[in-house]
Amino acid sequence: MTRAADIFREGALDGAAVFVTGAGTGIGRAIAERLARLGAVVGGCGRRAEPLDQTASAVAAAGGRFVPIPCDVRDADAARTALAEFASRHGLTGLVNNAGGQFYAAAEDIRPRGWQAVIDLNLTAVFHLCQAARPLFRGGGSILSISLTGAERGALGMAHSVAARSGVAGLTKALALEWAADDIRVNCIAPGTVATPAFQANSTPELRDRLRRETPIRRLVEPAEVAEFVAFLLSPAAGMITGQILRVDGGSFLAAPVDMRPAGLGKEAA
Ligand SMILES: CCCCCCC/C=C/C(=O)SCCNC(=O)CCNC(=O)[C@H](O)C(C)(C)COP(=O)(O)OP(=O)(O)OC[C@H]1O[C@@H](n2cnc3c(N)ncnc32)[C@H](O)[C@@H]1OP(=O)(O)O
Ligand SMILES: NC(=O)C1=CN([C@@H]2O[C@H](COP(=O)(O)OP(=O)(O)OC[C@H]3O[C@@H](n4cnc5c(N)ncnc54)[C@H](OP(=O)(O)O)[C@@H]3O)[C@@H](O)[C@H]2O)C=CC1
Repeated sequence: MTRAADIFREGALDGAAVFVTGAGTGIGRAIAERLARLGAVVGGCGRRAEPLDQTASAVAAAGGRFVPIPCDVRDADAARTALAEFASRHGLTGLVNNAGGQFYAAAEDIRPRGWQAVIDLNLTAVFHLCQAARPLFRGGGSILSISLTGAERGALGMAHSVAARSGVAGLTKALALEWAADDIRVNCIAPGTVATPAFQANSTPELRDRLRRETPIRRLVEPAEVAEFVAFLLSPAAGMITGQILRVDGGSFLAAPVDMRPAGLGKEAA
């Protein structure tokens, strides 16, 4: 059987210029490395320079091009400037809104600043970057936002994140309709649990075991599996795919909602 990494031919993304937020770690780094390997020039941001430099080194070692531009995506002006700086040097054919995250808390324990931080990062920043990208696309483009599976259906302990990601799902459809005539495609990828270092740091082995058992395909998602799908959606092969929420979750969406409330961690879902 052909390996997943052999499905795309070398140079499949030659000529592409893609900006990836949160490109220094986890899923974002896997995406940046994969796109660069396929020939794209990739720009990436994050608040910290060091992880971005590590991505740059890994990409360079494989013969690719990665441009690190540190910034906080919640600062709309800084994010706009970073994107414009990348596009002015390399053009822009794709944007991957990957920076995101949340803490786990019962809805009644989420205070105003915690709510605001999660909405700003996972929804408002995505809107500002999409808006900034629109005039920078020449002759079409592709926007992908990394969400999480089950957001439309709900999850326990993630009310702020579920609300933000549901907003992104709506935004995806609205922008897909408004920008389709200019051949700008807008889609959302919804992964299941991905065992990135960030997720490992915020979970116990027991919780990961439970999430694995609750995934119909009995394993967690690999960052490379998200990256491969991103490569496909950025390519001309996905030219008629827009306005979609596409799940890479081993069937998790079909199982019971997860319970990520601190009091519920480690317990079986009801
Ligand atoms: C089948 C599907 C299963 C899906 C399972 C779920 C899978 C998802 C996994 C991931 O997404 S993991 C990868 C992402 N990484 C993270 O989520 C970790 C990083 N998270 C954060 O950094 C924070 O949570 C943040 C809020 C997103 C970052 O914001 P910021 O840097 O601005 O944070 P702070 O200044 O520290 O806090 C702002 C505000 O938020 C309150 N807060 C933070 N943590 C908690 C908490 N644990 N409980 C309650 N409140 C919290 C914090 O207190 C601040 O408010 P004030 O104290 O100032 O009132
Ligand atoms: N791991 C999982 O199980 C799942 C993850 N997801 C989502 O996938 C995405 C990536 O997750 P993952 O790789 O696991 O997590 P990481 O925490 O490794 O990735 C988040 C990245 O975003 C960057 N980032 C965070 N806040 C900001 C900000 N304000 N401005 C700019 N960059 C920022 C971080 O870098 P820095 O700290 O330097 O700013 C980091 O590189 C997130 O949106 C996450 O919610 C969805 C489903 C499941």
